[in-house]
Amino acid sequence: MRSDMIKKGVDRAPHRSLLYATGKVKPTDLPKPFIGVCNSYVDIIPGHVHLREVGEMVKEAIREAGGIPFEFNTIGVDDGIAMGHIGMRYSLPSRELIADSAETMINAHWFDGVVYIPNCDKITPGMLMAAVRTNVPCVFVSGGPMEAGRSSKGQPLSLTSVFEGVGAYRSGKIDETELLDLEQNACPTCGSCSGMFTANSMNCLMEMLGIALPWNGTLVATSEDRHNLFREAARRVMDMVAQNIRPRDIITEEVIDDAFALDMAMGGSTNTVLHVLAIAHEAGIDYSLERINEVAKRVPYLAKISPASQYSMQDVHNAGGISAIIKELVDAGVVHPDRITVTGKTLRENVANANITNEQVIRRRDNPYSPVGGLSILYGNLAPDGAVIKVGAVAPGITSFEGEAICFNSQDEAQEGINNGTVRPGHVVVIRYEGPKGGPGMPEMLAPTSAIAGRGLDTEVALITDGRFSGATRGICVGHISPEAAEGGPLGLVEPGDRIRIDLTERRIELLVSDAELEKRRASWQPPQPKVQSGYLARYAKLVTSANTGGVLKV
Ligand SMILES: CC(C)(O)[C@@H](O)C(=O)O
Ligand SMILES: [Mg+2]
Repeated sequence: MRSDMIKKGVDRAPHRSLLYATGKVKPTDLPKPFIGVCNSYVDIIPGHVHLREVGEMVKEAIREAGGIPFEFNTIGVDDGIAMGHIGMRYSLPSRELIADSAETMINAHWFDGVVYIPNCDKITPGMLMAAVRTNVPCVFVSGGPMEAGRSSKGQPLSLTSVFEGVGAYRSGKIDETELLDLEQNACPTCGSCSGMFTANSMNCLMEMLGIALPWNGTLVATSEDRHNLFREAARRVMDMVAQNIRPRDIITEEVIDDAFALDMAMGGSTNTVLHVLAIAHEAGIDYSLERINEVAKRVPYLAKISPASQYSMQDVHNAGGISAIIKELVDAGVVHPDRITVTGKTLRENVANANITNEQVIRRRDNPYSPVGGLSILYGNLAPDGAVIKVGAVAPGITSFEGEAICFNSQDEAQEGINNGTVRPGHVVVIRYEGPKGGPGMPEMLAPTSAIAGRGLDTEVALITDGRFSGATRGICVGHISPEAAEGGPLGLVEPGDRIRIDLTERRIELLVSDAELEKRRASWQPPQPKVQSGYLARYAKLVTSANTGGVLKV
């Protein structure tokens, strides 16, 4: 047992003495596996506010199953609350803090197994990075999604309705009472925001990764059934430990393909691209950004969920859940189903009895929204190392967009330009120097993308950036442009009035300016001064790599 390192033999008498002092261990417990419970209880995030009780529930179930649990907690940033100010620059960097702190706890104390309890955006990938890095047997069980909201008129709502509501209010489309109605009804319970945003995308992908149990992504946080899922995860970790099945046995290269396949079928958040690449990197898998397009080309887009439609995670759950989508992909022969998962069964066995019960919410593979996936990687002279767009959340019928560049060197300036009407139909809004290094921290831009969508301009204005988006972003929004402007990427060479063309069919993003002119501009380009000079963000900016490699830190 790994934990023998801290509990067996004469040299470990002091260690045992300390373990007894915790009140959690008796001498008769020493032969039992020590299980870490990596929780993320934080009470400013609605997706995490209920996790203190969940931690207790999981620990009780571990004891019942014959293990000794020890709980520790990670930090967590609420992306919604951190949106639109300096707070958002800490969001992506928090992923590395979470991975590093989980690794620290697991390796310092030699746990035999771990139950990870994540929920919101960076907590799930941070913990997954730690899981494959430490490679200690584990099971993941997330906090669960929020119930969908309803306006006083009965219209379905999610957090995106409030962000877009701000744009609608500022442009006079709704009044203060209507905005207040959205604000007060969009987020009715605890749980991760109710659409296919980043948190839920990652929590659904874990079902396909086989590292979480079926229903992990869609069973709402408030449901009694979710309690059974927490207890079952605790029981399953004991089997994973007994059989020594490790995260890297479960998460292999083919399984990374499968994660992207589900992402394509359900139109996951663009952030999943960053996170899954980072997880692959930690697992020692060399996975390129280009490979995602190969998956996209063979996987149909089956489920349009908010922000691409009005359907919530609850609707997906009631329509058969993620297992029903996976079953379609298994039957279509586009994933690798004969591999082990934390249920102790194969993926094929996990989904054998799954059924689509509502074909409005989850379409069958012979009637997809599109024969290709909901996410796309674009290349071109503006993004030699790639860029990402959620094509599934672009208005139907738009396959390309050409417009005139309007340039902003920060998100704040762009927000002002959209709010004061400087941004007009036909514009391609360029927001640069907001990448992993330049931001620093590659902030999510839900405020400007919602301001455009809320004004009803989402088919007439495009937005391109080296920053990133929320899962709730919709419209012609291209993010993760690599290399980023602060590193000398061509995005920094765009001038107001330049023509930019985005072609979704050809997966291209081009600046319609000659190579000779671009070379001239490059010769006079100066790298910007770092925006943050001290603290974690300054350290992060020095170590972070490009978005096309998942924004992982250099070792
Ligand atoms: C606040 C949101 C909607 O959770 C966003 O952070 C996302 O990435 O989806
Ligand atoms: Mg987010």
